Amino acid sequence: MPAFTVVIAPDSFKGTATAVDVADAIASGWASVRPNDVLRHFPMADGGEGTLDAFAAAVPGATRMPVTVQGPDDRPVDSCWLLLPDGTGVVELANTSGLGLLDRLRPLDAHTLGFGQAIAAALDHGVDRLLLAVGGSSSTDGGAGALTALGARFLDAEGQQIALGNRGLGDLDRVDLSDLRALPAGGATVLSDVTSPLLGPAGAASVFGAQKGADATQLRVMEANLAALATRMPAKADLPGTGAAGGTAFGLVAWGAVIAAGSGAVGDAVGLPGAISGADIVITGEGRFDDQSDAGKVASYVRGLAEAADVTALLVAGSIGAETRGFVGAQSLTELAGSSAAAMGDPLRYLRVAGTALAASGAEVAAARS
Ligand SMILES: O=C(O)[C@H](O)CO
Repeated sequence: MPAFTVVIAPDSFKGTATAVDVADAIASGWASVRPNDVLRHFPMADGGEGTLDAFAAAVPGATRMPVTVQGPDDRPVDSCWLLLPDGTGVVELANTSGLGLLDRLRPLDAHTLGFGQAIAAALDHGVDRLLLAVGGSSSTDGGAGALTALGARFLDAEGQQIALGNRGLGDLDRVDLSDLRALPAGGATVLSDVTSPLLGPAGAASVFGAQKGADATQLRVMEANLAALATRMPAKADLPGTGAAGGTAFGLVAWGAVIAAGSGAVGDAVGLPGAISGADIVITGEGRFDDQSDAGKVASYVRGLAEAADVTALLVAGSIGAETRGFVGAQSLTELAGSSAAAMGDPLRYLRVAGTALAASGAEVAAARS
C-alpha cells in the first residue's frame, strides 16, 4: 500500500484535551497501523479556547505577554495576550473571561471586563492591529464589560454605572461611548466561533445561555436585556457572528471591529489550506459534532477545505449528534468507550483507538480514490 500524507487538524476537545494533545493521540493511533505515512500536525481553534495557543504554535517569534485581569467572577486571573512579530496583538476571551475560569456558573452575573482589560493592555503596549478571539465565554453581557474596560460607560436612569454582567443591563438607560479608546491603526478583527446573530432563536442567549447555566426564566431575562442593549448601541444586532461569546462580538462591532470566522483566520495563520491541498487524507475533530458544527466550527471548515481540494476527510468527535456528510469515515469516542463518562475520563486513550480505526478504513478509501 502506498504511503500517504495525512494532515491532522483537530480543534481542542473543550475541557478534556488540548488540540495539540488531540492531534498527537490520533497520530499515534494512526501510526500504529500505518507507520510509513507522513503525518502533519495542525492543532486548530475556532476563536474559542485554544486560539491563542494555535497562533503561538504556528507563528515563529510570537511572544506571550502576561496580564492579570478581573475574571468573570471578579477574582483575579493571571492570563496573557500574544504579540506577533508583525505588531499584531491576539487577545483571547476564553483565557480572560471564559467558562473554564469559573468554579460555579453565574449566567446573569459573569462578565467580560477582564477580556477588555487584556485588550487595553495590548493597546497600551502599542499593537498595530488586534485579533480578538471570542468564544468559550461564561457571560452574556453583549460585550458591555469589555467596552467598560476600554472607556465606555453604561449608565442607569440616575447616571450611575450599571452592574457588570447581563443582569446589570436590566437597569440600562444610556450608553456613553465618547471616551472609548481608539482602535489601533490597523483596526481590530473579531475571530468568531459561530455565525449567530445577537438576538432571537438563533442568538446568544437562546443557543448558548443554557451552557452558561441559565434556566428558562433566566434565558428570557438575558434576551430582554440584550435587546435593551441593542437599541442603545451603534451596531447591527442581526449581523452574523454578533451573538458570539454572549454578544461580545456585538459590543466589539460597536467599537469599530469587523467580524471574521475564527476557524478560517487560524487556518490561514497555520497554512492549513495549502497543507490540505497537498495531502491525501485530512483528519479533523471536535468535542461534539452537532448542528452547531456547521456554524463556523473547525470540523466544518476543514471539511470545506477537503471538499475544495478533493481530499478524503475523516472525523473524530467526542460525540456525534448530526449527519457526518462529507466525511468518508467518522469515529465517536463515546461509542468507542461505551459511554460519554468513560470517553471523557480517558480521552487520549480513545483518541488513539479512533486513530487506529480510521487508519484502516480511511486509508482504504483514499487508496481507492487515487
Ligand atoms: O461563548 C459562547 O457563547 C459560545 O462559544 C459561542 O460563541
